[in-house]
Amino acid sequence: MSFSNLVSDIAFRDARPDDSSSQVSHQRSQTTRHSYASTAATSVSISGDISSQLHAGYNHPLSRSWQAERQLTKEMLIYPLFVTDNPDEETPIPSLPNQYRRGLNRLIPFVKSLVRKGLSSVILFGVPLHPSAKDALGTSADDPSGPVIQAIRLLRFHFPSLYIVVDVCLCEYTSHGHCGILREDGTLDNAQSVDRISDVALAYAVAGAHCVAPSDMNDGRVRAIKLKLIEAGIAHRVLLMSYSAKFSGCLYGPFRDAAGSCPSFGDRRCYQLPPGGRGLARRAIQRDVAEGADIVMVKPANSYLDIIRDAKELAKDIPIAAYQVSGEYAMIHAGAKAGVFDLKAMAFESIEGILRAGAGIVVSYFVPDFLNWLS
Ligand SMILES: NCc1[nH]cc(CCC(=O)O)c1CC(=O)O
Ligand SMILES: [Zn+2]
Ligand SMILES: [Zn+2]
Repeated sequence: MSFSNLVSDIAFRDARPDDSSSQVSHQRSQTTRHSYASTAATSVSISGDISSQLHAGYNHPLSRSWQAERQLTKEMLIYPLFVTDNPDEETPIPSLPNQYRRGLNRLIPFVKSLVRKGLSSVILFGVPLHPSAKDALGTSADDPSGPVIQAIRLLRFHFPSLYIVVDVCLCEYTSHGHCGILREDGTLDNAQSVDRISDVALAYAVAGAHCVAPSDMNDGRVRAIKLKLIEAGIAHRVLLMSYSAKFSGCLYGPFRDAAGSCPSFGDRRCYQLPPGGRGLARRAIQRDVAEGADIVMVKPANSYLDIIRDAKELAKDIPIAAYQVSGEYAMIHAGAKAGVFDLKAMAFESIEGILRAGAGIVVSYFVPDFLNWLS
């Protein structure tokens, strides 16, 4: 019955007054009214009838927009920037369409054009190109004359309203390409790594970062960073965003191309989460909240929407971020190029899913596009 009611609605809309179909639809609505009356005693079928009518809620662009708990705004977006130690460099990253590695001289004019369009926040990744910048301890990660600390200072100076997040890890600076300091047997030395990584985070914070975001995944780094920020008296002005649920897998390939951070042996499966590990992700999220994370992040995003929802429920009182990673971005570009879908439509669809799952902050390589599309 509810189906015929739906059909009659369509018939009504399409019918001209002299059209015989209006007759049909009139009859159908008569039937409907009749069955309402005859089933009035059973509230179940009445409510069934009423709740079958959904289209009214989204037959207009405005009412469609009301259906989303969260609408994408420019303020939700964080844009990743790759900063090299070669000041005049601007090199396209082959596996990441439209993305470049930039030296400081190229970075500022580029960021200026984005700030004009409403860019609110960036996340910085250092890309040291000089081979001497890499050693077993990742010494150059907090080099005061290195690209990241210089970029923090320059961006703060040129764009006072830009919110600066800095990724904290050693893999871009270690000769072996792993995200910490290794023991002789090639496994991560957790205590040494955490000590070093928290020093690096502190250096970025002192240089002016608004937010430090450890992506190394060593156990206990959130607590260690928080304690050093407190000790330095800057915990009130530096937000700690943890890559809490960061899964291993093949979606970081283009990033490792861009950052030159591919491990020289082995992989990251001993410190990044296994893709099926929902329980581990939930434990990591709760652990990081307990250790003082101000924001928790889930990464990658589109294959891990359930984890974003878990984070939203487990960490009710803090914002949830999601990182749409390099491989996800590259896949959408490849799909669009192959004619599978329209790039803009798919970019919006992917972000809408991430917001619906529960994220309020999204890191994405699509940010320059969204700044145009949302204008
Ligand atoms: N620890 C470094 C780091 N920080 C962010 C990303 C991935 C970002 C992306 O793929 O876009 C990675 C790569 C990795 O862990 O291998
Ligand atoms: Zn990193
Ligand atoms: Zn790393």
